[in-house]
Amino acid sequence: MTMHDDVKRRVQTLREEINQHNQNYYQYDAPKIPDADYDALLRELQLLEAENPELMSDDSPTQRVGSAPLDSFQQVEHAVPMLSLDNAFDDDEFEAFDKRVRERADGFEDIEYLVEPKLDGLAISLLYADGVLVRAATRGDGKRGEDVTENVKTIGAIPLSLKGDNLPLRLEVRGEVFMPLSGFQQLNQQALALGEKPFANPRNAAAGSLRQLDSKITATRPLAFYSYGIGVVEGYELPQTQQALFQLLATWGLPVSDQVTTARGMQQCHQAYQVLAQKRALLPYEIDGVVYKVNDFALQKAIGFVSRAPRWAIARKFPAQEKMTEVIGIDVQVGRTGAITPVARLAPVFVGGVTVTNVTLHNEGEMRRKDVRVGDTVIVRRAGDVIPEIVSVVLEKRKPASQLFEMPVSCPVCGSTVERAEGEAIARCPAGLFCRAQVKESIKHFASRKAMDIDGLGDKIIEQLVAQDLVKTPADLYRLTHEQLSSLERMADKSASNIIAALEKSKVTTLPKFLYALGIREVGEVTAASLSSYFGQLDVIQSATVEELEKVPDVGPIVAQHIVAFFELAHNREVIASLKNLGVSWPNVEAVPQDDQALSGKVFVLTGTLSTMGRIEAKEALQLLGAKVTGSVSKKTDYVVAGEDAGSKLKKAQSLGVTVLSEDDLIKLIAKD
Ligand SMILES: NC(=O)c1ccc[n+]([C@@H]2O[C@H](COP(=O)([O-])OP(=O)(O)OC[C@H]3O[C@@H](n4cnc5c(N)ncnc54)[C@H](O)[C@@H]3O)[C@@H](O)[C@H]2O)c1
Ligand SMILES: [Zn+2]
Repeated sequence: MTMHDDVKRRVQTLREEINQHNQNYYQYDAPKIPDADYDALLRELQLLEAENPELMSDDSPTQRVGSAPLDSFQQVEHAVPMLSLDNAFDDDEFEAFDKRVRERADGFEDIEYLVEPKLDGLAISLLYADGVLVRAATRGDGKRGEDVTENVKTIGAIPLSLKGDNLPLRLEVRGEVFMPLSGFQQLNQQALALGEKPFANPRNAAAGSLRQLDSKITATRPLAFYSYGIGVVEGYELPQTQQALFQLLATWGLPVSDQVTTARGMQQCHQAYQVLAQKRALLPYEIDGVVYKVNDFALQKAIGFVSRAPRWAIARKFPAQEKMTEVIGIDVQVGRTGAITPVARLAPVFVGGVTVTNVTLHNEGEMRRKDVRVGDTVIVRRAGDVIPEIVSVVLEKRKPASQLFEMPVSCPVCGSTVERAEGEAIARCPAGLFCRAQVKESIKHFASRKAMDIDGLGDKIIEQLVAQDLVKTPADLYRLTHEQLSSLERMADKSASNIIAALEKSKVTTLPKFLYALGIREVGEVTAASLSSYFGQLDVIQSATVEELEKVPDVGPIVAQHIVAFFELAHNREVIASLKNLGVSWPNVEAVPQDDQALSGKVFVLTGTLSTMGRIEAKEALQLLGAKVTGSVSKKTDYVVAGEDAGSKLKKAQSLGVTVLSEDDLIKLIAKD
């Protein structure tokens, strides 16, 4: 067999595989591998074809767009083909694209580009005759798409008729139908509750929702739309640039993205990419890159297109948020409150900008639901700052000998029999501070920045201190001697002195920090702060009853019970007394009974993107003023704070007549106090 036969065979295999993935993705809206892996296959094929032109063929997936339309729909012939976009995965690839553009456009120095977000949905063609929507079609294979007119009419963002007097006779608007993240999460939660298969990502969810045979189903799906281009136009003189077209589309009442900018020269182009990459995590919908389009239409025309994509545009992709890797083991970790958590150890994988080596599987139920096993190939996702997760197992790649992972019946650290309360998802080691794992975690928590903030006392040091029995309770930390500390592994004399000094410094604290540091179950920073400002003194909190505690904003019956149970334990009271004796102290807090707080009893809902503060920050600020912050709008809601791109919650608030506040109103409200 010759070398060439090998290449030929590989090309053949790649084409078959890619065609199969195209079918899963475009026809059934259910991809089996992450996009990054698909892109790698396509790239490999492109490279082999470029090196061996004699193997090129017109029906290669490198020459084609998408996949043929499904037979169950009426088919629509596109008068002007709907193309895909070429990709650039780094600065160099983008610069090579720009160079090609400049060569074709001889005479131009710096090209002006319009930089648009690459919306992660599916392309749609909307035909307006005399300003009235008469037909909507998917892209399909670029030449023929599916007639989805009835479904598209259910999407609120798509106008059924255009605004204005001077309208084209015929106008084919092109744009993207997509599913905002909140709607996607809700849809998948519903699917899980009904025992149905969730969608892999918002893009597939949008495509699956739009390509329903029953438009009543589409009507229930949260779909949105932005327009970005034109296909056929008759009886109208179009403007000269892509940018002016955007303005025109908007005057016709078609929604357009507000994240569009122009860029000229490489520096501006790269910067525009960086700006959107930063905004990506804040947008209420997914974008997977930016699209650069030559702004001048005459120049676009001169540059032209190839079979699959225009030569005057390119998509610069963001780093992949999903990658495939292998589970090399499953460990069990014991947390601060005894929670036993299965954690998957992974073959290191670079995803979402960091290398991921392990992901939590949360609890046994979650692990079973995803059926994650040692040796499995899995898809790992890391989006923004969200902790990485396993999206799914690639069952096709499962090894025949793989076995279900059994949760241990006894604590892997102290050997106590594991307990699982009725109706609780989480199994626990009941040994409390007799379990070294729990001691270790509670000391880490005690020393952490938001708690006692003991500088330099890192996890590795705490692990040694607990393993050597030098520290059994938080109070023991303040009994450590310089000698004991400097006897630890890799501990310089100087570092030991620094830790002693940091311990001394940490003794002066505040009541909320101290309460939080105790690590009472479900008492986070906000609850600790509410408890402090409500009761004022630790003694009062220690002797409060469940009923009294429940009066505190943000404290429900379960938290109240955890608090009472914590202070009932003699051991905990002793540790607190020792800490005080060892010099831990805080200034008195003036108690503010609930009814006197500025926003006590008021119910808030936050929606949309807030630009000056995060939602969690806003929530905490409101709670500290006595407000309750809930997730859904109802008649009981007093105020809805609507940030940018607020959607269904804002609409609901308006329909119920709930007062809507802007971000500025919110800031004034918080600052007033
Ligand atoms: N995982 C899989 O099995 C699998 C299979 C096939 C395709 N894919 C993925 O699908 C993508 C390729 O799909 P594609 O060919 O549809 O191309 P694409 O999504 O990469 O780019 C073209 C599309 O971008 C969209 N778009 C968004 N914003 C736009 C804007 N401002 N201007 C113009 N167009 C805009 C349009 O719908 C257009 O058709 C790749 O990311 C690939 O990884 C994955
Ligand atoms: Zn234990």
